[in-house]
Order: sequence, then C-alpha cells, then structure tokens
Amino acid sequence: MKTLVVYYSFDGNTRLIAQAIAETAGADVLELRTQDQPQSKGFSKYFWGGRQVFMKVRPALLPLDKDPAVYDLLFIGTPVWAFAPAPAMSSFLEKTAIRGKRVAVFCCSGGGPGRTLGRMAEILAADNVIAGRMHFVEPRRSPQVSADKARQWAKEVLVL
Ligand SMILES: Cc1cc2nc3c(=O)[nH]c(=O)nc-3n(C[C@H](O)[C@H](O)[C@H](O)COP(=O)(O)O)c2cc1C
Repeated sequence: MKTLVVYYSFDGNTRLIAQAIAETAGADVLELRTQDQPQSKGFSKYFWGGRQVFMKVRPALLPLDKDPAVYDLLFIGTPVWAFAPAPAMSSFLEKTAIRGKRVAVFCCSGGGPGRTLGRMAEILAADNVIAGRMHFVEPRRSPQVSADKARQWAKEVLVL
C-alpha cells in the first residue's frame, strides 16, 4: 500500500506530526507551500491569516512535488486557523482531485479543532473513505508525547 502524508504548516507543529506519521507509515511526504508567505512569525500572523480565512482567500500553492493520485492512503493535516482549515489546505482540497482513496485527516491547534476536521471530511467523503480523524494541541510544546500519539494513531489507521 502506497501512503502519502500531505500537510501545511506555518510554525512547525503540523510538520512535527506529519513527520512522525510518515516514519511510522513508511510514507512519502508532500508539504504544501504557498507562493505568498510572510516572513513574520510575530503576532501579525493572526491578522494576516485570520483575514484570509474570513475573506475565503485561496492562496496559490507552489507546484506539488508528489502526485496524490498514485497513492492508496493519504494522511492530510493542517493547522486550525479561525476554527477552520488553513487557507493553503483549502486551496489544496478544492483544487486537487482526490478520489477512491482511504483518507485520514488531522489538525493542530491551540484550543479545539472547531469545524476543521468536519470541513475536511465533508470535502473528501463524497469520493473517498474517511479512515480516521485526529486532533493535536500545540505539538511543539510536548514533542515526544505528541509524536507518540501520532505514531499510535497512524498504526491504528494502517491496520483498519
Ligand atoms: C492565523 C491563525 C489563526 C489561528 N486560529 C486558531 C483557532 O481558531 N483555534 C485554535 O485553537 N488555534 C488557532 N491558531 C493556532 C494554531 O492552530 C496552532 O498554533 C497550530 O498548532 C499551528 O500549527 P503549525 O505550527 O503547523 O502552523 C491559529 C493560528 C494562526 C496563525
């Protein structure tokens, strides 16, 4: 079974989880990158990012270096921005044809997942089987515990 981990990460939390899943699953990794990404990691990111969510901006992605179509199982992860998937993830989900896959969705946030996982599942469920959903809280604050949780979840998804 060919497995791909697709993720977007602004500050590294979702990347940490994506890497733990990829190691456990022996998966390839596709990191989504936007053409227009601010350098600032300061407080202004909340205004810049929050505005994108509320304005339903769909940022242009840099070309994908893996083709999701050739994989059987996809793990797809995003940070939560304004209770929703980060706009880069929405760009990917709305513009990439994903059909006939097993898909497990995950998100990272400071608080609750909001409607993030539901929204991702809603987009994907029409043409795919949703094989799992998982939420992580600020993984970089407790990297070992979070990576263990990610590895355990990946194993569960793999045997289902
Ligand atoms: C623009 C923006 C909006 C955010 N909105 C939320 C939110 O609505 N709820 C929440 O719990 N965390 C929110 N966060 C926090 C991130 O989801 C959290 O820090 C996450 O771990 C970041 O993942 P990353 O490091 O992979 O980018 C927001 C962060 C940013 C930058």
